[in-house]
Amino acid sequence: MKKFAFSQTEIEGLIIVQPFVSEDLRGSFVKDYSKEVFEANGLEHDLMEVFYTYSKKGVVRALHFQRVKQQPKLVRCVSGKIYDVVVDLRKDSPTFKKWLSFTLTGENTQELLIPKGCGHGYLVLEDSVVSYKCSEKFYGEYDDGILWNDPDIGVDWPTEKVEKVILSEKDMALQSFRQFMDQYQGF
Ligand SMILES: Cc1cn([C@H]2C[C@H](O)[C@@H](COP(=O)(O)OP(=O)(O)O[C@H]3O[C@@H](C)C(=O)[C@@H](O)[C@H]3O)O2)c(=O)[nH]c1=O
Repeated sequence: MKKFAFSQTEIEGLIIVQPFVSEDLRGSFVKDYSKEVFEANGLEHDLMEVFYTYSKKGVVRALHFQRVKQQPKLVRCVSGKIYDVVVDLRKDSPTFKKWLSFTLTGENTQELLIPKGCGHGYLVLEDSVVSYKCSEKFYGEYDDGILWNDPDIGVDWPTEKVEKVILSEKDMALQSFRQFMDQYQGF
């Protein structure tokens, strides 16, 4: 059995969450959110929206954020395997522009609590289902992002692990970090 556990990363407010897991001869039981347990650990995360994405190996969804009303989100790979990336875009943060990566899998059950003001994305290493539990709603008009392979951010994507990278047209057309900074007044 694994109990809920929370660990702070180098990016303030970005927390690795180990959910509650109980295994028996039938399989397993995973509880990946509890308002009470989160609050007992100093984490306010009320749910506004829950959604799932289903992706084939090689898909990149990145690097996304909302320009205003940013969404804190609890992200877990329910099945499969992803290389997940979070980049700090809070201009007054000591880790502004820093990115961190995490391997999230259906088996390790780890999840990430991603704070406001961070860009988020991932590369799918095995066909995957990813769940999101957001404490702010989605606003299409504020939906934005930075190109996944922007050289100024410089994420070291393990693309050698997939045959080809698959991007949406929207993600292919995202701005560069420099273009983002030209408009940016701070999150
Ligand atoms: C994210 C989102 C999308 N949509 C719509 C918009 C569009 O028609 C369709 C697919 O949206 P997208 O192409 O933006 O989906 P996707 O590229 O999977 O976007 C997601 O990427 C990851 C990395 C995140 O962190 C998420 O917050 C979200 O930005 O669903 C909603 O209605 N609600 C939502 O919350």
